[in-house]
Parts: sequence; C-alpha cells; structure tokens
Amino acid sequence: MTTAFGTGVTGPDGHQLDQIQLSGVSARGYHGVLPSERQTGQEFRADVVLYMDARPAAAGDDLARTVSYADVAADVHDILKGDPADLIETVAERIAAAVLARPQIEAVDVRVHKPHAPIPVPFADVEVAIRRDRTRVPVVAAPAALHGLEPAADAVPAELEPQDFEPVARPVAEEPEPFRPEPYEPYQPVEQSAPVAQPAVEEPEPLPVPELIAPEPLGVIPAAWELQAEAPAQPEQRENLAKEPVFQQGEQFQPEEQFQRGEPFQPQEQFEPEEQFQPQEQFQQGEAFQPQEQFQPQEQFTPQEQFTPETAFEPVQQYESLQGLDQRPGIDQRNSFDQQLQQFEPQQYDQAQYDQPQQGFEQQPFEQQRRDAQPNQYDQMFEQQYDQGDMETTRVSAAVPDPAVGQPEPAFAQEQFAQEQYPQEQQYQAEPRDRFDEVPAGYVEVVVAIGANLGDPQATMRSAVAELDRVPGVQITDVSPLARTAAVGGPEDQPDYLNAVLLARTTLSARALLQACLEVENLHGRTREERWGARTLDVDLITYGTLTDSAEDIEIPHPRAHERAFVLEPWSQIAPEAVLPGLGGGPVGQLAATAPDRTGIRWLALDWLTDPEPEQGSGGPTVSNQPAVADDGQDGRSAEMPPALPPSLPPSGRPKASPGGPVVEVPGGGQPQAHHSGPVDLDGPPQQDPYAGGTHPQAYSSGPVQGPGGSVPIPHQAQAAPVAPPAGVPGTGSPVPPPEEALVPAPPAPIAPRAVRDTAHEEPAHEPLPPGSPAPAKPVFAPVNPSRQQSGVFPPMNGAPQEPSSPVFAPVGPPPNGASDADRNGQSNGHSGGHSNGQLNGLRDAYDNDHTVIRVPGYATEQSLPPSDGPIDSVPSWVPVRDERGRDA
Ligand SMILES: Nc1ncnc2c1ncn2[C@@H]1O[C@H](COP(=O)(O)OP(=O)(O)OP(=O)(O)O)[C@@H](O)[C@H]1O
Ligand SMILES: Nc1nc2c(c(=O)[nH]1)N=C(CO)CN2
Repeated sequence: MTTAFGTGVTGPDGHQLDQIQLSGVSARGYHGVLPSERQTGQEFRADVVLYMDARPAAAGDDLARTVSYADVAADVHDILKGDPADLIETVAERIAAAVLARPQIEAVDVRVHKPHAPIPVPFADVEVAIRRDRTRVPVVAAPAALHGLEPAADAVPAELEPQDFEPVARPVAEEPEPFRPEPYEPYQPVEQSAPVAQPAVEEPEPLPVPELIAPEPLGVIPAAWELQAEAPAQPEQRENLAKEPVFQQGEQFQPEEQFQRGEPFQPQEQFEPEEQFQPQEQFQQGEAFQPQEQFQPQEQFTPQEQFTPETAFEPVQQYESLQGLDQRPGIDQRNSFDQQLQQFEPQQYDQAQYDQPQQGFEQQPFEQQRRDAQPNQYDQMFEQQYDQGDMETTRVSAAVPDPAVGQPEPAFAQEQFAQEQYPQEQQYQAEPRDRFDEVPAGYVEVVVAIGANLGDPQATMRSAVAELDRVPGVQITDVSPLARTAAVGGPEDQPDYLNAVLLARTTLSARALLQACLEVENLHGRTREERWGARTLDVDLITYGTLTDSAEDIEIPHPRAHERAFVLEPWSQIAPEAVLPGLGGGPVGQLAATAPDRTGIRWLALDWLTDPEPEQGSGGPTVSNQPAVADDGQDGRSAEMPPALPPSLPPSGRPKASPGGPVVEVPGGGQPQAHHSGPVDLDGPPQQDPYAGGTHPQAYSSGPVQGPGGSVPIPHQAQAAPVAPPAGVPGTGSPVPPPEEALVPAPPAPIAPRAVRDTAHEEPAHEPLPPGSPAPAKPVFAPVNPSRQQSGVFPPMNGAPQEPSSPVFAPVGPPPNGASDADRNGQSNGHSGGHSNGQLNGLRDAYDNDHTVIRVPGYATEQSLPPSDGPIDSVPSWVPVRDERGRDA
C-alpha cells in the first residue's frame, strides 16, 4: 500500500483526522554512507504532517490538549542534525517516533529531503516519505531528549538506541497487508480461450518449480520482517541484504511465501538458475565484465592521433611557433599564445570519451564506490596531511613574499613553466598516467575558485587572476563578483574570506592546470598548517569540462564545491545556467541557494578587478605566510595584517582612500564599471603599450579588462625590482616590467553610482587605520549579475550620473535583537559606527561609504525584506547567520 504524503487519515470515529503541517525544517546533518557525507555534512530538510483530533484543544483553547508545533520542529531539527545515520529512511523513522511519542498524535507523515545527495547526475531533490501510526509504529526509537510530552505508551521507548532496535512485533493478522499482488497466473496459452489448438511447439513448457540453491558462501540473511527476533542488522548485513539474494542454502524456492511477505513480484520464468543466474561464476571468472578486453585504449583515445594537422590544435607545433614568437621583441608572448589559441575550434571536453574505461585506470561503478565507502583518496590525503601535528607545509616552492602586501613580485616563470608543461619531446609521447594527464585536443572550459583571508586578500586575488591568465594554455574568460564570506570550517576566529570564481579555458591537462593553480598559490606565500586554515591565497580547480574522477593528488570536480556557497554563488552570478557535474552536483544557482554556508555570504562586489590599485601605506605592506595569530586578543589576526577582514564583520577598518567619500575612480574613460559579464579580455594588447617598441620582453602585463567603459587594466602589483623566481617555481629570470608601466594609465573619472551617493556621505563614521597601515583597495560595488537586476540601476554614465530607475534591493535592516555586529562577533572592530540613517544599523563604516553593496538574491534578508523604492543601500548585505561560521548555531 502506498500512502501519499499528507493525504487523509481516518480516525477511530471514522472521520478524517485533522492535520498540523510543518514543512521545511532544515539542518546540516551528517547522515549518509559516504565518508565525505559523514565528515562534511550537508543540508537535510523535513516535512511533517501530524494527524490528530484538534477539537479538544480548540474547544478549550488549550495547548496542553494539542502538541506544540514548535516542540515538534525542535525535535525534527535535533534529529536532522543529530546522530548520523546511513539512511534517510532511518532519519524519517526517528522523526516519526519522536512525533508519535506524543499521545495526541494518531498518525504522522514524515518526508526527509536530501537535496545534495551524492548523485552523479543533475537532480533536484531526493526524499523519503513515510507514514506511521498507532498500528504501524516506527521501527526505531525516538531520540532520548524530546521537547514534547511524555512518550505514548505504545511508542518505541525513547531510551532505546537505534542499535537496540527490534521491529515492533505485531500479529500478522492485525497488520494490513502491505502488498497484495495479484495471484500469479501462469501464462495460459491461447488454446484455453480459443477452440483451435495451437501447434505443440508454441505451447509453453510447464514451468518447473525451480530449486534455487544459494550460491556459496551466502549465509542465512534474514529478511527485514524477520529481524524482530534477531540482532539488528549490522552494516555489512544490510549491505549483503541489498546485494545478494535472500535464500538459505539449500532452501527451495517458494514463490508463494514471497508473495505473502509482500516481496516484489518475481515471476517464475525469471529463474533459470542453471543457465541464467550464476552470479558467482560470472564474477569469479570475470566473464561479464572484462574491461581489458572490451576497451582498447589505442582505439578509444590516442592523443597522438588526435593532434593531426587537420585537427584544430597542434600543441607541439604551436609551442614551437610560440618559441619563435617569444624571441621577437615587442611581442606579448602570452597574448600571442592565447591569440592563436582563440583561432582554434573549441573542442569541448567530452566526458563520454573518458567514460570508456581505459587501460591503466579502471572504471569503478558508482555503486561500487559507494559500497566501498572508503574515504576517497583526496580525503585520505587530507587526513594524512593534517593529522600530523608536526605537519610540514606542502608548498612545493620556497616561500615567496606575497606581492599583494607589497613585496616584489617574482617574475612569473612563463618560459620555464611552458617547458615543464610542454617538454617538446615528451609531452605527447608519454603514456598518460590517468585521465588527468590527458591533454585535450582543443580547449576545455574550466572553473576555478579563488579565495583569500590573509594579507591583502583583494590585491592578492587580483594578482592571481592575472597570473592564472598568464599561464600558457590558460585563458580567463570571465571573472565573478567578489564575495565576502564567513570562513567555513577550520579554526574559529578566522578573518572573513574574499572569494571569487573564474571561468577559463585551457589546453592544459587537468593535472597540469591544477599544478599551475598551486604554483600561483605558492607565489603568494601559501602555507598549509592546518586544514581549512587561513590562507593568503587558495586556488581550487572546481571543474574541468565535464570530467568527474579522482586520483591521489586531484579530484574533479572539487569534492566540496557542491556545498559551498562561497564558490557557487559567485559562479552562478556569471554563469546562472551552469551545472556542476559529479557527486552532489546540479544547477549552481540551486545549489547556491541551498548551500549550508549561504548565509555566510556578506556581499558581492563587482569592480574588484578594475578599481585603482590599492595605495601602499607608509608603513609598508606586511607579509604573512603564517596563519592568523591572535596577538591582539581580538580576532585572531595579527596586528600586522590590517587588510585581512575580521570575521563576520562588514568590511571595516578601511578608511576611504578618497576624502571625497564615495567617489569611485573608474579608469577607462569615465564609465562606471558594472560587472563585466562578458569575457574578460586579459590578453589583448594594452591600448597604449609602453613596450610596443620592444623595450620590454615581457610586456604582457596583466592586460586590460574589457568593460563597458573600455579597456580597464587589471593592475599588477607594483614592485621595485625584478626578482628571480623562487626555487621550484619555474622562471626565466627575465625581469618583470614594473606592472604599472605596462598598464594603460586611464584617466580617472570620479563616478559614483547614484545609490552610493545617496547614502555614502551620511555620517562616515569610522576610525582611521593605525599609522602605517596600507591604504585599502577600493572596489566598486554594483549590482550582482545584471541579469537578475531590474534595469537601470547602474547604467553606463556619460557625464552626470544617472538616477537608478528602480530599486534593486531593499535596504538591509538592523540585525535581530538589535545586536551589533561587534556584539555578534564578541569583539569590537575598532570603529564607532553609528548612523542616523534610519535604515542603517550603525555598522556602516568607510568601506560601506565607498561602495555600493548589494545583497545576494535569494538569501535570508532579501527574502524577508520587501522591495524598496529607494536606492540601493550601501550597507553590506551581511546577514545574521546561524552562527558566525555559516553553520547551524
Ligand atoms: N580540484 C582540486 N582543486 C584544488 N586542489 C585539489 C583538487 N584536487 C586535489 N587537490 C589537492 O588538494 C590539496 C589540498 O588543497 P588545499 O590545501 O588548498 O585545500 P583547502 O583549499 O584548504 O581545502 P578544500 O580542498 O576543502 O578547498 C592540494 O595539494 C591539491 O593538490
Ligand atoms: N568562506 C570561505 N571559507 C572557506 C574557504 C573559502 O574560500 N571561503 N576555503 C576553504 C578551503 O578551501 C575553507 N573555508
């Protein structure tokens, strides 16, 4: 019998019972069979329908005669986030038990959703729905601590642990038949209904009763309904239950018994044990699955063959020609590489091509991966790395001062990098170790996430964008808005992160690309002391085409991308239709909207690449290759890293660089720099190339960003003198031009979006940075993803700023309970705050005044606030979080 969720239940008096419906209770839970699910957790949601007679309570207006839905919600929440279970069935059962512990409740429907279940195809949700009542009682115990009343007499005792479970025995006669299949009628040949006899050959043989002998070494495995007298099913038993037939050795097959037990109908014809069902033999002899024979890698995928002159891309020749180009003075080598790359027909990465198992790396069916339930190699690697107390840093290169905080930037070792990536003799002859080494025939679209919360995160990330784009064979095609996000995982009291996502295309193999990402991390002094610790720069490879695979050193897609709003939200801003492949994947917008850390996203800023170079403070920049050290007793940040963002605060401690308040200098012809939703032209030649005459061999610069206002340079970090690349970082030794010289000095145009001006001059209460602090960068904040906005908010301006035609988001209100930001963080951020603007909450500071900050569509406060007719508020859209780290409080 199937029961539709929420459909009526008849009460003892024959009438339909009343209902209390509770839906969408959610929590981060750790249920699941995969180690990563147990470790990282994910969102679970539950809906509950309580069936009861509401009249007694209503008659007396008496809460005691009903149940408090708040108590039920608390129970559900506790169960969702409580003891991990393998199955959401178990979670649902626990909820049912908790509800039925209340004697007023006659029946309950429970639905448990696991919207980010590790399912390797796009999907919207997975759920289980159960109905339990006083006769069909739950089969697991309710948790010990309930928020409601005393357990009902016939409920499973709350003190039972799940492992003590014995399904509640009830006489079979009392139990409604769960499944009554039609009596099996063997096929009757036509002659029974037709007078004309059919030829004998067409008559079916009488079906013998098969004598199924359980294959060795199966033991006796009780069916679920037999468990009441048995010990609880242990995990391995459950696994066997799922995998193997439930036959006792030597037992004769009794189809009738099966039907009585409600087993799925198994027609006799299916069982021809001698011929068709010999699982042991099949698996032992490997006849059914012999990938070595079936797949001939030379035919399936032969890199050498793919790179024929007819194909779009000829890497070796390409490289040679680049070598020549490289020697010509005045030619931007990286640009020439990528310019030529653009001529090639895109050859999208095709997962299907790789889904053919190839010699050397066997395909493991997803189900088998699940059953193995081994921590994946990536997780194991982490555990190995971080479980060691005296863990060495895993940097492959020597420490490099972080140019983002003012140290000389090492020359990016382009040539040597290219040689390492493209050794001419070996690149295409070497047998790839696995598919991560496969070099694509054309470019593959990839997604890269960057983040930082030490040093000067914004400047570092700007550098990183340019550096990644400079990697031969990598071309950045779009850059997301910059998100300020609460740190997820790792030590408490980390500074907030800045995060962004880059879309790129590459002709590198996945492994080579990841290596390049790690090199860029290393250029910025990345160290690894503890898992998810604060870092100067993190560069993660999120996707590589549609590749889904893992190896010891690499996993694609990034195994935690699907649950990270700090990746998904910026990504969805520039690619709203994007779909994350792989386990737990799906449409990034949807994933972002339900990601557990979504409330940790404070705001998004648009022009973070294009705003002027941060000035360096008189005290000079600081370098920190160490994680934040709580030397001030406040937020765990070293006093010498003022640009790092304190945890859970709106940007603070960043005085206006311009005394004019929110006037934003926008290079590139005076256009306001709305988010460049189109491709980022990081390759194109500067408009005025100071090295055009060949005076500088590496005048590639970080290139301009093509924005609505024209080319805007991505500033590079200033440096006083070229330095040799660090050991382990490939380099040419060539001097790197002073980046500011390589950039087009665009006339600054004082532009401030109307919305900024409306609010920014009001009580710019903030305290100046301590003497010697570097001046902050001044990102221009503008609407997130123009496609999501109502039009006209930040139109291009010629001359006078235009009024926004319509509001985008309502002002952000004060936090609940009047709690100040500092209150919530248990610290003071060193500014007095305090604004008289009624919309504001006293948390604005200079940063706020400088930037228009928008809220993230779909996040908490937007949903709870009505649209406003006013301009965009300049208050950051940080929102109260369940706790400050994006986790459930
Ligand atoms: N897709 C990937 N992106 C980035 N690193 C990866 C990827 N797959 C494997 N790795 C490896 O993971 C290792 C650990 O990476 P890192 O220390 O940056 O982790 P993290 O950023 O702190 O945590 P997380 O992986 O959860 O983002 C790196 O050495 C890298 O080689
Ligand atoms: N907000 C935020 N939290 C994180 C981040 C990050 O980039 N942003 N990266 C991590 C490890 O990659 C761990 N936690």
